[in-house]
Amino acid sequence: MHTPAITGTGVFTPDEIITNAELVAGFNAYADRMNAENAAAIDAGQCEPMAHSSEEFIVRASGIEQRHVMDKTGILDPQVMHPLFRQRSDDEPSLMAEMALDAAKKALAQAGRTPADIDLVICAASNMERAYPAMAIEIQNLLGIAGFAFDMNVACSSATFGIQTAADMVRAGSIRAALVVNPEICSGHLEWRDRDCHFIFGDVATACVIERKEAASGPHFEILSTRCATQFSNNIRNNNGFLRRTRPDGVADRRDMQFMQNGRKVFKEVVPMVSQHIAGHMDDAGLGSDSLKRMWLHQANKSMNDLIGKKVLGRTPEPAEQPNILQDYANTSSAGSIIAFSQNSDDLAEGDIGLICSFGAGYSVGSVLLRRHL
Ligand SMILES: CC(C)(COP(=O)(O)OP(=O)(O)OC[C@H]1O[C@@H](n2cnc3c(N)ncnc32)[C@H](O)[C@@H]1OP(=O)(O)O)[C@@H](O)C(=O)NCCC(=O)NCCSC(=O)CC(=O)O
Repeated sequence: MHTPAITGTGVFTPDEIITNAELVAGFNAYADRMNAENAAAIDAGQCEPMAHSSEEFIVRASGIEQRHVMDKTGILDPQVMHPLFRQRSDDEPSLMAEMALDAAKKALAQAGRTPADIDLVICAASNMERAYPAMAIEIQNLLGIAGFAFDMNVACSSATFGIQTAADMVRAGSIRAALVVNPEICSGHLEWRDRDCHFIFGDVATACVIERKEAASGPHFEILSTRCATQFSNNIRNNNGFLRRTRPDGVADRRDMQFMQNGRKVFKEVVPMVSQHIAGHMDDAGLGSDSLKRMWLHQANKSMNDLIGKKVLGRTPEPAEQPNILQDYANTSSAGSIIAFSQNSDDLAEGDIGLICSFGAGYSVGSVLLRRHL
């Protein structure tokens, strides 16, 4: 048996940023356009006018101030309201692979590893650009990695479930090292025309190198243990899938083919699920919550994270104990907790304990308990 460790992380951040002000201006222009087009029906009382969005609401409800995206022009164009990407030929790297590659190279560099040291690539994300071949195999090929690769989708918990899978294989000795990459093009599945959710998501890619602790060439995080849990819920759902064309209205632009959520129920049901999950994980590891130096939580909603932190620690966490990145990135699905981890972990001291925890659609919760080594 080997002890697994995270020895490198990397984040690819798209150059383009949409501020709340730009987002709201684009959405309101779309709402005005729809209201003008439907003026007769609205006047006749046959449909409701679309309401405007507001920056103040977005910050208060979520803590999000901006998001990075792969294409802002399409999203902000009231005639389009979704990202526009050029058609790539099958011989070119796909968009998800290109994003993952950037994050993967950074993670490899931090770990002091080359592709020759890696035996497994897992592409763990909440949406895959195509059905097959697996995104992970394309990324493996672009990096020149031998061994094997596969995709995983557990929505927002894809990264932590991927880390558990890789860590278990390192522990069992079936691989030396793995790259877990999380390219999230959330702008592709967000309904930008729905004011209840149009502010929620952004795009990013993250990567982690997981290998034997004894092979680590620099500062790293020993993986003490991992824990995954799922419980079925329809409160976060996306009905897009390969049976789309078989449905009565075919491939029509149906609302349920994008992200849908019952946000209030999610809030109410997921907060206790996550706090109990973390408490149980810590208990089984023989550690009290007072031994936690830092928590890198899933980044969906600031009030949700504040409440989870408070329940876990039994007091309001200090900002440094629970860093948030969602003000800059918004919700980036599975990548969020890994961005928080990657950007806020260098200062931890030898022996410090920290916990990555994701939660989201499924419902799913995944936690990774770590100990810092210098
Ligand atoms: C979605 C929320 C931010 C919504 O906040 P609230 O519950 O406070 O607000 P609400 O929806 O009840 O709306 C309150 C009032 O504001 C109005 N309102 C809604 N959107 C608005 C907007 N953009 N601008 C102005 N007003 C707005 C509503 O119509 C309503 O009006 P009125 O009062 O008149 O009715 C929150 O519930 C939340 O974050 N829940 C958890 C979400 C979450 O973590 N989801 C996971 C995402 S999935 C994930 O992370 C990825 C994965 O798993 O893959």
